[in-house]
Amino acid sequence: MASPAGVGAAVAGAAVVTLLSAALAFYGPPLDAVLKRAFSLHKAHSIKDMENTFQLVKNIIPPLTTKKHKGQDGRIGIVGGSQEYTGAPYFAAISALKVGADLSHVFCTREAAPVIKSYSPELIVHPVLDSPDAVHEVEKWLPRLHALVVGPGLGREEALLENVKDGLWLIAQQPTLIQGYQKAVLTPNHVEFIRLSEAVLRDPVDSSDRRGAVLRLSQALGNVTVVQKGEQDVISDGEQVLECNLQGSNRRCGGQGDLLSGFLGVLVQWALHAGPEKTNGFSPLLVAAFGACSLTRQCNHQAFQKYGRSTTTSDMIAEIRPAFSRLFET
Ligand SMILES: NC(=O)C1=CN([C@@H]2O[C@H](COP(=O)(O)OP(=O)(O)OC[C@H]3O[C@@H](n4cnc5c(N)ncnc54)[C@H](OP(=O)(O)O)[C@@H]3O)[C@@H](O)[C@H]2O)[C@@H](O)CC1
Ligand SMILES: Nc1ncnc2c1ncn2[C@@H]1O[C@H](COP(=O)(O)OP(=O)(O)OP(=O)(O)O)[C@@H](O)[C@H]1O
Ligand SMILES: [Mg+2]
Repeated sequence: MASPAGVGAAVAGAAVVTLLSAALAFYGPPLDAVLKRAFSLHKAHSIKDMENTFQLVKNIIPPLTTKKHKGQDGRIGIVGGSQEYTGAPYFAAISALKVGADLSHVFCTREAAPVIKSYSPELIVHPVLDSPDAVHEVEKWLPRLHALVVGPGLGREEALLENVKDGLWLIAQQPTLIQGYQKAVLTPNHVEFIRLSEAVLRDPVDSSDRRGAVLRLSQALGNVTVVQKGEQDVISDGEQVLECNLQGSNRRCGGQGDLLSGFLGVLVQWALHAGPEKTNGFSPLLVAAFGACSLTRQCNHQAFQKYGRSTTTSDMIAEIRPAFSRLFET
């Protein structure tokens, strides 16, 4: 993945409309207490800084006004979806819409497209990833997109990976796929982090120091933002390290990382668009990543209150609206 011309940002993983109900709004400890546990910063930063970080997420959320036209609050592209995996790109694309993007595109394989379309009429689905002209087919849409989420359900088929890599290469016109592209965010899970880190740093990961490990990987990638997902989400841009501990649940159904990537695609665009005065000089991508992690965990928490062991990612999607409201609109 690299800097796509015309696209504001890229996220790689590899991102209900009812009013907040009383039942959802006020269970658990008061929001202040929840938020205080939600994050801790690397040594140099104070508790006050941490609280401010949450305020910064609120600052980047664009107001809903009558003056806007369709597309202004986010046109997001998801590159993923293969024969085996149709759920992952759907989760990312629908979560982007539900968090507030106006348009959500999925670029997937021919076989995956009708399946993904049938999940939702809201998604715009392009069956191009395995076509001989895949690079051009994706490239022509890029000037119209604000952010790309690359990876959900891409699988590992060589030809598919080659198309995606080549496409980003062409668009980026950069010598490497990711190195130094500071508008990118990588969201590896535990296993993906170890694989990536060991490939880049050529050293075993020190699992006793997650913050240091994430910081080092980000630095080695030229300050690409890295979100290491897990019991705590550890986020770094190579200069600072944030940790998101917001209470989720112990339910680990598949697809939660896909939800996070869809949120992130939207929040990254909002943060970059809001400008440095809204993020108070803080890295917009760190603010966006913190917001996306918090929202994922809050959706998980709320869904688990209702469904317990039966919680699935679709249940989390139904919680996006009340979770967003609880975290960012109170
Ligand atoms: N509905 C859909 O379409 C969905 C599609 N998806 C798509 O699936 C593709 C593969 O994605 P993936 O995440 O399953 O990765 P993969 O490299 O096969 O590793 C899996 C193995 O790694 C381990 N492991 C994982 N996490 C760990 C942890 N925290 N801590 C420790 N170990 C951990 C674990 O190994 P175990 O030790 O349990 O055998 C597990 O078996 C990808 O394209 C993705 O987008 C998903 O998004 C879900 C919804
Ligand atoms: N042990 C945990 N405790 C609490 N929350 C967790 C834990 N592990 C992951 N999460 C939450 O779930 C989200 C997704 O992380 P996960 O590691 O499941 O990603 P993933 O493996 O890429 O998911 P996917 O199934 O979508 O591919 C994280 O952002 C984090 O908030
Ligand atoms: Mg994943």
